[in-house]
Amino acid sequence: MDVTGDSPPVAIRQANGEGKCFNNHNGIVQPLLTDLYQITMAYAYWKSGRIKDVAVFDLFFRQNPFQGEFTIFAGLEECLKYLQNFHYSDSDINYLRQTLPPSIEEEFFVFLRKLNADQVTVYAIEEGSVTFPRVPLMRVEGPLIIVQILETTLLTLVNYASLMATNAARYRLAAGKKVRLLEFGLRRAQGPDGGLSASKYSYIGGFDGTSNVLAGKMFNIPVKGTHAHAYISSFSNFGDLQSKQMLLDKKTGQEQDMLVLATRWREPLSELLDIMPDEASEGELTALISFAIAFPEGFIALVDTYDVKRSGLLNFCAVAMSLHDLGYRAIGIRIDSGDLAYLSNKAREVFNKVAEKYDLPWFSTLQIMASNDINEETILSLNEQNHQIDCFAIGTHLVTCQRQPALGCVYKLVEINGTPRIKLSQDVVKVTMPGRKNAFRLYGADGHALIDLLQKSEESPPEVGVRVLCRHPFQESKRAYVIPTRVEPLYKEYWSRGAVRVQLPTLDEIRQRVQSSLQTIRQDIKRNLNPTPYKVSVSDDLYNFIHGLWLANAPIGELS
Ligand SMILES: Nc1ncnc2c1ncn2[C@@H]1O[C@H](COP(=O)(O)OP(=O)(O)OP(=O)(O)O)[C@@H](O)[C@H]1O
Ligand SMILES: O=P(O)(O)OC[C@H]1O[C@H](OP(=O)(O)OP(=O)(O)O)[C@H](O)[C@@H]1O
Ligand SMILES: O=C(O)c1cccnc1
Ligand SMILES: [Mg+2]
Repeated sequence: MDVTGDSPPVAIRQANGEGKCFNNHNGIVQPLLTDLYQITMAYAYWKSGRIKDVAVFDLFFRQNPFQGEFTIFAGLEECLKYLQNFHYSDSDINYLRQTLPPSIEEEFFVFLRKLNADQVTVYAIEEGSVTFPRVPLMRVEGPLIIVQILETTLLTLVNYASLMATNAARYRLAAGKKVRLLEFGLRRAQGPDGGLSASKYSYIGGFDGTSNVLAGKMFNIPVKGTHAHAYISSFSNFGDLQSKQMLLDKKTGQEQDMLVLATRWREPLSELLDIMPDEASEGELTALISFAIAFPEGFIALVDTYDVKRSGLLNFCAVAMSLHDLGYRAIGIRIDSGDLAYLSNKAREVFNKVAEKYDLPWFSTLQIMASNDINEETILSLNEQNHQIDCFAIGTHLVTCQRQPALGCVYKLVEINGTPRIKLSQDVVKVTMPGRKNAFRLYGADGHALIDLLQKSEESPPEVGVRVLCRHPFQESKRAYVIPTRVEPLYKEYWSRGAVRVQLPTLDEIRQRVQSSLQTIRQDIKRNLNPTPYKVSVSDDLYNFIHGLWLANAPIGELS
């Protein structure tokens, strides 16, 4: 059930009418961003006269990352852009001419110079969907030489994107819907491209914003941030304000002295909160006053430079109350060290006390942001401890995917010139599923996805209400009948005849797709500890076909 036909080509979204792709992420994605062996194979195929051969490749992964049981598919739009722009420039050809052995015939370079992806067809699962092992994310068809050449680049575009989106989605599941998640990882990412991809795909996976300004500009992701410890520790005493301490009173239109206000507020607040004003850092108070004067409408303060309980909270409250006197509302605090559950509870207690004492209910709802080496486990542990954190800012563990640094998507030949191919292996999980296949998601009576079913492409699709036999691809005794209440064909034709064939979703639509797709998956499949595997099956026809081909291809040994 392929979506073929004569759908018109759809232009990839343009930004601001400037003729640039909206999220044209990366100028380095080009045909030479590949492994040398793709080009040497291309020459060998060409030399052996195989330019008319046609092939089908499947791009899939064999195991979910992070000891989980699901993976979010991402990177498709970048793959389509790569296909759209695929051509070797004169300088690429010159480089290859110098690099490949001198025996390479000049005609091959003429062939390469004209090569493009016009005869390639790509079927794919929608970007942002929940996916499972062995179900191809993409099926790539077309002339053997070009579809082989695409391997490395498609894999590099899908692997990290999907890993990152999955990681982010897992953090979102751990944190719950209400908590805000910010990505702060650029400084720790695997280089500038890793950093940009991390910002983009963590947003898709469910983060709310990034500190990465270029990602904000390129992908229209909300950019967010606070300040560093250096800002606080660069101030030693009130003298560092250099008399720049006046702020406009929104109510009277007159300038008021923030230093006078904040030092005045410290007295009653220190009594209320039982903190000695002398213990609180003067440098920290100075820094917070100066930051509040710079950003009176967006005041958020890092409170752990000296001591959260004895200094940071008191200084923050003094500045927040001074801002309030002038008609502004502070946003909140960031805690970047120590016991984040304990300190967030302490901070909330302090805010509640001030709110009650001065009858300012909004003070209770000031935001508490936590950072410092947070990962999925930390969030789950904090949840158990009962914290008061409204926002997690996460860097290293998120962007480096420290728990599993790579997704193992592979790209395997499944058909050549109409003949299915199987790759055998001692290791059964590495045996490929031969032939051109379609994939369907079958839903059960409670609305959840029950099973993914792979079929030979010529089989007619499963139907709602009609019993279908779903078989484990390799274990003969494992099979089940399913009567689907809904059948979702997983593939759409995204690329053919040199153009994108589907209106591509915006980044926000892909982000929503992640959440709606996750909602169709049962909770036990998504849980962090020992999740239940989701079932991926093959039709009876495909089962028999795979095993027939397996037997036909497996050599019969001889015992002596
Ligand atoms: N309540 C908590 N439960 C579980 N993990 C926590 C909790 N609070 C903080 N963490 C995590 O524990 C680690 C604490 O880091 P570490 O022991 O290096 O101390 P620190 O607070 O960073 O101290 P400093 O930066 O002052 O050296 C961080 O990874 C943090 O995310
Ligand atoms: O902790 P991460 O999840 O990586 O997230 C971001 C961190 O980056 C910044 O500090 P940095 O790590 O540069 O210095 P610090 O650890 O000494 O605060 C920030 O203050 C966070 O702690
Ligand atoms: O805005 C911040 O507070 C920030 C951004 C990146 C890394 N650490 C902190
Ligand atoms: Mg750190």
